[in-house]
Amino acid sequence: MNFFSLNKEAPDTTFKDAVIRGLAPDRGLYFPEKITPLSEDFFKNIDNLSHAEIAFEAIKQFVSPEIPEDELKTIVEETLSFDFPIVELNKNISFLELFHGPTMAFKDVGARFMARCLGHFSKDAKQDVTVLVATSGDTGGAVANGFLGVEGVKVVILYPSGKVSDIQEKQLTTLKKNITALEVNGTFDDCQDMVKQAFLDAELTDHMKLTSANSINVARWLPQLFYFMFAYKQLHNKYDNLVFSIPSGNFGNVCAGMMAQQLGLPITHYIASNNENNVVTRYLESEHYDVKPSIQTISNAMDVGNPSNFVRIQEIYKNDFSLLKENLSSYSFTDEETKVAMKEIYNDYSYVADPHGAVGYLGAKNYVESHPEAHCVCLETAHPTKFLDVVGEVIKENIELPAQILAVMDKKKKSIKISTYNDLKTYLLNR
Ligand SMILES: Cc1ncc(COP(=O)(O)O)c(C=O)c1O
Ligand SMILES: N[C@@H](CCOP(=O)(O)O)C(=O)O
Repeated sequence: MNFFSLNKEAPDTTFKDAVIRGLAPDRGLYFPEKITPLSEDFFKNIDNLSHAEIAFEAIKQFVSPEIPEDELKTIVEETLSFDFPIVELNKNISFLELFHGPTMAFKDVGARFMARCLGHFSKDAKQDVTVLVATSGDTGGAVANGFLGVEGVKVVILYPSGKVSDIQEKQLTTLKKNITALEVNGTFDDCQDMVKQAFLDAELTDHMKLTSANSINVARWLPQLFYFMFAYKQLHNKYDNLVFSIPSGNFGNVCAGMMAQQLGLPITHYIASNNENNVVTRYLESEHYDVKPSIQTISNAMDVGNPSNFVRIQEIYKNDFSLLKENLSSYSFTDEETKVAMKEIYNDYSYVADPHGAVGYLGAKNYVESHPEAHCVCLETAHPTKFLDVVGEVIKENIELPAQILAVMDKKKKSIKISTYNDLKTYLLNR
């Protein structure tokens, strides 16, 4: 499959090249040139397919012929070695738990898939690839874990100092080997801007192969469409009208859900549930896209002022505002509302949601008030113990710590502090 740049000023390219570049030379995000819906039989037969079989069919068209089918089967099987259970709260709302992977966040799927694709493409490469990642909390840990020890790949993670949870920071600063963490005096948007600037800096790109493991990279982003299909498989025999509420920051996940819809998944509506970083909520109200600096919240991984993937959403709905509104609603919630929701979910359903999942629940609740026929699947994007401070304060109970969290808690953080793009550049040139 070929991919084109959404800035339309760079040549089309292959899946392999799009993965190795991350971002197109004109700074545009790559997008597949064609999306062919899966057959009706695929969806009729979905109950009989394993997660790996579903994923293989869903992603095959995008990655072939550069990843041979046998290799792709192995990649999806290894990527999806954990579960994606649904917890039904009531007849209108469920949680889809996306936190059963090694770093307990939904990013594990994309990070593991991309690490394997890049490993495949780097086998015979003469030069190491440097993967640059900006994180507001979870991408960094998932990428660090997914790429740890991958031959020919070095990972550099940029994270905003003091703005990620303690566990998230441990997950991204303690692995060593081919992983380095840069602690940025700034916001997630500053980190993301520095990464994008590096791709355009010839003084860097002349010396090293740089790519991104954020959702701007198609190999990180596209696998996120799998779990919309896994949810459909679990619920389609029970509910006719499935809608997804997606806690959103950089909008890769909503946009991946929309790709599942383009592949024929019978989902009629998406809800982008936001904290107070709500440029898309405001856009859907006003048709005016007005980016503001990000605000720090308790759902920190969604503290994104200028979401990278919104351009992909615009492409999917052909820049048609009315069509977009038919498919997407968006709501924004304060930290206070999020805490009340966490308490409500715990008291009413004995379920401990993390702050991001709770924002998703609030979006679902808003939507089903006016759509009582809908069953809304909220993505529970991270395990609550990744946010012990907030969860402990709100739930006031001891929560058992899973093995993945216990394994990093007492490790020693190792990071390098930087403040400016020049600091990043100096680091990259002098490693
Ligand atoms: C726990 C959690 N929830 C939600 C999001 C937002 O997802 P997206 O950036 O795909 O909108 C993130 C980060 O991306 C996250 O880590
Ligand atoms: N919320 C993310 C921000 C980056 O999003 P990505 O999906 O583009 O990697 C994080 O946790 O780092």
